[in-house]
Amino acid sequence: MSQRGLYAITDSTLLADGKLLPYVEAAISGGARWLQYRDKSGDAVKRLEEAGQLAALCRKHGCELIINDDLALAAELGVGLHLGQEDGSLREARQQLGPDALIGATCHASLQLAEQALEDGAGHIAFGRFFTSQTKPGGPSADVPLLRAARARFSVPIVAIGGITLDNAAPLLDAGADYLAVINGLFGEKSAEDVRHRALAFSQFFTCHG
Ligand SMILES: Cc1ncc(COP(=O)(O)OP(=O)(O)O)c(N)n1
Ligand SMILES: Cc1nc(C(=O)O)sc1CCOP(=O)(O)O
Ligand SMILES: [Mg+2]
Repeated sequence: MSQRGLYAITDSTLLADGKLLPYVEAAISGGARWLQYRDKSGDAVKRLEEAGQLAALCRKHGCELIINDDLALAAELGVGLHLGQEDGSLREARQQLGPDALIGATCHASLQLAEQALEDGAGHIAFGRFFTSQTKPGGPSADVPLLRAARARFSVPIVAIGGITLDNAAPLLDAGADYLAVINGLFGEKSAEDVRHRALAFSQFFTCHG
């Protein structure tokens, strides 16, 4: 499978009221390659149930599941993990999840953080936020020259995140991003069918750009 594509990230507000599974299935059927379960509720029972359902869905459709923040949950399900700078040890995660697990790290706009993350066991690196994000408005910002510099320096998959839409994504792909991580620009739609169309349009972008 090619190491590029749409990286869909769930959001408990946008995907409330029974939308989680149908909207995620629509995103995958529209071509999303990676899916991140991002849930900040702290409700362990709900998180295990939802992540288990997403794991089954991803297995069925050949999509990679990545859990945000929670090594124990990723280990329990045997799936990937994304860690931010305050979310625990990448070394411990790599040790527990094994050499083949997808492990990503937030690197904001710093090549040095990326260098360190890779040394500590990350397999891919995420930079952002590139644009104003409704989901996470306050984070540090990254720009296209940073992405170009990262592309020149690292051969691992590079993820771009933060306020990405169909209208602003092209320069990120041109600068060398392998994955576009999207929440609102994908799941902020009125129906599952609209999400599928949006995912298809993002997926076609990768064909047009590189
Ligand atoms: C692909 C990807 N990139 C960055 C983040 C942000 O991680 P973090 O800084 O830990 O913030 P939270 O998402 O935990 O609020 C991410 N989740 N995914
Ligand atoms: C979870 C997250 N992390 C970011 C970072 O910059 O590290 S931006 C972000 C939110 C992404 O959602 P949307 O596509 O709705 O902007
Ligand atoms: Mg985090």
